[in-house]
Amino acid sequence: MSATTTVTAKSESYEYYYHENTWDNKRRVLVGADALDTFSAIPLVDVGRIFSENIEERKAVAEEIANVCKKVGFMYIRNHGISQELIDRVYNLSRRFHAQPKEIKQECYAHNNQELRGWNEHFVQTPQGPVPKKGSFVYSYDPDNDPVLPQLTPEQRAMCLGTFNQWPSRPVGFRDTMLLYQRELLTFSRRLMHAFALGLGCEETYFDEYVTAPFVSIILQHYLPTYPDAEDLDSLGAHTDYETFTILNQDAVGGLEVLNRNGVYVPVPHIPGTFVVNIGDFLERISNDTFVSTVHRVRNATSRERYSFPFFFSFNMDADMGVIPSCASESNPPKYGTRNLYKFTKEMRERAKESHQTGVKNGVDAN
Ligand SMILES: O=C(O)CCC(=O)C(=O)O
Ligand SMILES: [Fe+2]
Repeated sequence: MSATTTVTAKSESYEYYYHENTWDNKRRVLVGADALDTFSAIPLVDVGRIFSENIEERKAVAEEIANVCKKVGFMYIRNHGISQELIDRVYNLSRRFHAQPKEIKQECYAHNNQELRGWNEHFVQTPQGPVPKKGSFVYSYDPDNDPVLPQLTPEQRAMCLGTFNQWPSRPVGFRDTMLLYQRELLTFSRRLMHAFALGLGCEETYFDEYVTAPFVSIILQHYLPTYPDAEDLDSLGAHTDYETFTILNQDAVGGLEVLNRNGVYVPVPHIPGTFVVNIGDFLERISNDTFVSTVHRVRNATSRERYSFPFFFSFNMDADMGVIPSCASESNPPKYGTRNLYKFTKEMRERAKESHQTGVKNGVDAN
């Protein structure tokens, strides 16, 4: 259950607790005399210059991006180059997929799949009993669908979760469109990684060898309106994303909120033509906390159904990654050791399987 509890005394700083699957987390919220400069709106960055031929322009936009990643961890991006026509097609197919009867969606039920790829449904407790609040369809990196085909050993290939993807037979064209969207976002993400590398003081190509067959998952989210008498008003409980970064497209319904350092949830309304990009725990960790992975949640307080699709991007599954050398120094030694991405994400999926046994689920998926 997503039991999000906030201590209400606001005159002193406090720990904000949030719950993700079976994992408890907390953030220190700074108020009163401890209050720090924080954000009250999500910045918008024009990322068009990441495609520039001119390195000075690429460095300038990388610095702008890095400044937002250090303070906020969330930004809108525009001029990303992904076609609106393709985005609209993904929405259209997602709506048609989720509108189908449960028996059809259950053909690709995630909990019948060893790696939890496919469709899943989440519930909330009400006085009348549990009712559905969210449906999600998850699919992952398929090495055969990469525009730059990777050379993989059988072991590396078996780690690519997309080899476990389950596809519905309907609507027609669903699989092809979702795989095209994955290809487009993969190419864009590798370019964005160059900007993150520059912004962290590395060579532009520093991460290239770690993203040849990266961890990628896309979730087609479908949020029902919240029930006023539900035990929990979160459509998606407060959490941080655990990957490197997320590129989210959301419809115009709204409801995404981001927690600032002073404990205020800042709304992230829809801005046409933009994606929302946020930093995940893995990049926070290897950047030695230079970039921040920020808590967020979704509350669909409208009477409309809400659709969104986050694209989660991280490194190759067999990557063992520690703190990036440029992010540590004698006065700022590495705070974290090396972590293996496959082992880490496997643990997250095992936790999601465990929480499934408890029946009513908090709505956070095993990406
Ligand atoms: O649907 C949204 O707006 C956000 C989704 C999200 O935060 C997630 O799936 O991790
Ligand atoms: Fe998220």
